[in-house]
Amino acid sequence: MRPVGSKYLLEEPLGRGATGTVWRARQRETAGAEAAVAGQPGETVAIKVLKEELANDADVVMRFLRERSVLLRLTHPNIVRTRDLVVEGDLLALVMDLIDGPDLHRYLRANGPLTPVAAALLTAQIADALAASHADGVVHRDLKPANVLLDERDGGMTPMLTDFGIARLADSPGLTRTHEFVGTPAYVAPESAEGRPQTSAVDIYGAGILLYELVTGRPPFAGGTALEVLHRHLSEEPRRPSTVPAPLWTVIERCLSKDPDRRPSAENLARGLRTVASGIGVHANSAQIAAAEGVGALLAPDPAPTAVPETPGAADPTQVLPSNAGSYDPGAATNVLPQTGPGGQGQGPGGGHADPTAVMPPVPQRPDGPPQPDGPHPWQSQLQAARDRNEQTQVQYLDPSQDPLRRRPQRQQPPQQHQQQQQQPQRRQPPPQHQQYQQQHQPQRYQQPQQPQRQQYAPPQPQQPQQPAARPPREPRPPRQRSANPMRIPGLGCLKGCLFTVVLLIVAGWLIWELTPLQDWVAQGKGYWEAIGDAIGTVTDWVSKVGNSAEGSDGA
Ligand SMILES: Nc1ncnc2c1ncn2[C@@H]1O[C@H](COP(=O)(O)OP(=O)(O)OP(=O)(O)O)[C@@H](O)[C@H]1O
Repeated sequence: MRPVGSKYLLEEPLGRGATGTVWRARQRETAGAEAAVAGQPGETVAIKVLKEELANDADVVMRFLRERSVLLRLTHPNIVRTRDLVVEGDLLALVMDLIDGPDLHRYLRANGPLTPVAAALLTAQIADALAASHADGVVHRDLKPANVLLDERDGGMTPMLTDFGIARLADSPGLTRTHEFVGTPAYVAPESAEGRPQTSAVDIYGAGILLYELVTGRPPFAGGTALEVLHRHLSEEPRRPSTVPAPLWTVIERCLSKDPDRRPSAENLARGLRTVASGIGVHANSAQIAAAEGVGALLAPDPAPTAVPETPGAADPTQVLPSNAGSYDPGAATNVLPQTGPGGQGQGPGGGHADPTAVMPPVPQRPDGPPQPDGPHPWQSQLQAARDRNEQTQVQYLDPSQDPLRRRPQRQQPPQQHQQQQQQPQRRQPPPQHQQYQQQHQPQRYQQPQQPQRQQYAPPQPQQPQQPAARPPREPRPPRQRSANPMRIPGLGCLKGCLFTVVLLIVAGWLIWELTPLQDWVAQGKGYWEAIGDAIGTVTDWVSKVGNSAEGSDGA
């Protein structure tokens, strides 16, 4: 087990995304006043340890500290609560409530699409979460099924939105220096794809894509490459699948409007979706049906949408050619694309716009900018203060083979629960609001993906005073797998090449034999140079004849 700060111990990785790895962790001792939730020793939590690349970026660290209070105060029944933010050495981590249940992406893959009513009610709860965060000045910007966790407490399933603020950290100007764009092409709003200014309406677009995916099983805009997907967001109108009722389609269409000003506010979206859900259910009365049919009138846009500080890392498909464009996976984690967007150069933190969520005055200069005459940069003192809070952390020597950070992620499966499932397969409880509709429309069973046994980690090695501070050496990365075919036949590549060349030579020889006068020359027994000379003579004669006849006709 590995300590994070002085208060937490990482136990087991739950999953890995583009911005970091999420761990099941245990509280060692009650957190201090700087945490939103103090917690009790022994309590389990989830901790997202941000990638080294992010943690080593001064801009990201700065934002992490600046947004601390915003993230910690963001509480809502449909938002995964951030309990604490830890800065320790080169490590940045978010401590969250541990959610017991799959994410929506995994759920959809295992169970297929939801009924229109269930999809509308689930998205309404997500819209509630968005309305609360937008009111607080926070735009999510990476809304997708993988960022919605399904909390299975009390026999129901409550959607919980997670990863708030992570997109904001990831598109730090510092990272843009590395020419990367962080986002998920299948869920990117047209204005983000074009590098135009963004508002909270990008989350409504994301909610529209998510809703479409919930009822159809796949997002509306797919493609072989990330670039193709971004282009389709910009230029294509989604088509209504026959299984989507008209009132629900009205909502989806408005959310997916290319013009952000036509998209409804999160609050109106939630209201509209609940109206639709009551009007399309089998028990709907005529008033409910009429209200659902008139849902368009409820979808008024937000008169004052929350602005997103200008994003230097927004993708511009007209200018960006992702190097991984050929291997786009719509279900993958947030993609990181090479980026040379218009705003990518010469902008300070937050670009030219005021940061509505900032709790500190804006930083005058970037830490890597020209040296400042007076004193250390503000982020340095903040960082030092944050590190000082974690001074008591004991550094324990950890055998690299037992370091869970170097193991592959695995989701925990309590053995007795696993056994129970094997003995009597249980019907999964849909969210209480959806229950009646799910059963009427589409009985669905959630199959827990088969899990390997929980990894047991041996207790840490006894402390070795002579090497406590030294980090275990990084294990060499395994060589990249080039092909999915695990069988390798020595020399097969060379053999294939040779065979291809032989076939090519045979075809070329046959074409020359058939299409040139070579056969005649061979039949006449002429030598090669003699035949070439004859051919040139014939052509010269023909050209001079043509020239003479042209002159004759001019003279006549
Ligand atoms: N609070 C939590 N409680 C329980 N499990 C969680 C929690 N947060 C995340 N997870 C699990 O960890 C996995 C990885 O989360 P993460 O947010 O890093 O993934 P992601 O959303 O696919 O990646 P990214 O947003 O970086 O593209 C998720 O699939 C989710 O199942």
